[in-house]
Amino acid sequence: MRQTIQIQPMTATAFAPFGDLLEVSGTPDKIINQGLCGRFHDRARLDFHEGRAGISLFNAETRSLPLTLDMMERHPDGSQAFLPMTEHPFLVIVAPDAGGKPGLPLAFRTAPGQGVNYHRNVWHGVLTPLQSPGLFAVVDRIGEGPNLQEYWFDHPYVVQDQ
Ligand SMILES: NC(=O)N[C@@H](O)C(=O)O
Ligand code: NI
Repeated sequence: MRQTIQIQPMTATAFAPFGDLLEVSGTPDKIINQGLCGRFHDRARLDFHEGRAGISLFNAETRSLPLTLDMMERHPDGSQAFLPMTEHPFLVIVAPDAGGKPGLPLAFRTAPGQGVNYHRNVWHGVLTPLQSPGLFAVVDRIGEGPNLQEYWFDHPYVVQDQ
């Protein structure tokens, strides 16, 4: 019997141990452009150890639910931000570290317009769009080395709505 992970709504508080929730909410930090734009300033902790920041574009296939979660990964040398280029919500799966492998995963569904920045070395599922097109701008480390650790579960989880 596979263990199920229930998808919960994304909140900044719940995601805080794993990364930054990027959203325009509340009062902007700055009003710019002659009062025509609110700037939500410097909202992510970026880290590109012995590398540099890069912006890449991902065109990812959508996934359907329930999802079999058989692998999680992390990037020991850098943070990784996923900024949707559509209004579509997407699935964010993270886990605490448990002795060098993922602990119990958590699954979140973003709200339209939200993005995430995984902090350096945080276990996460790979990009998982739920609606097409799965278009994302990704800000992560460009540098030497694989910057990737994968963990394949002996007993995959099933990620599903509540
Ligand atoms: N491999 C790659 O660039 N993407 C993954 O790191 C991911 O988190 O989707
Ligand atoms: Ni990744």
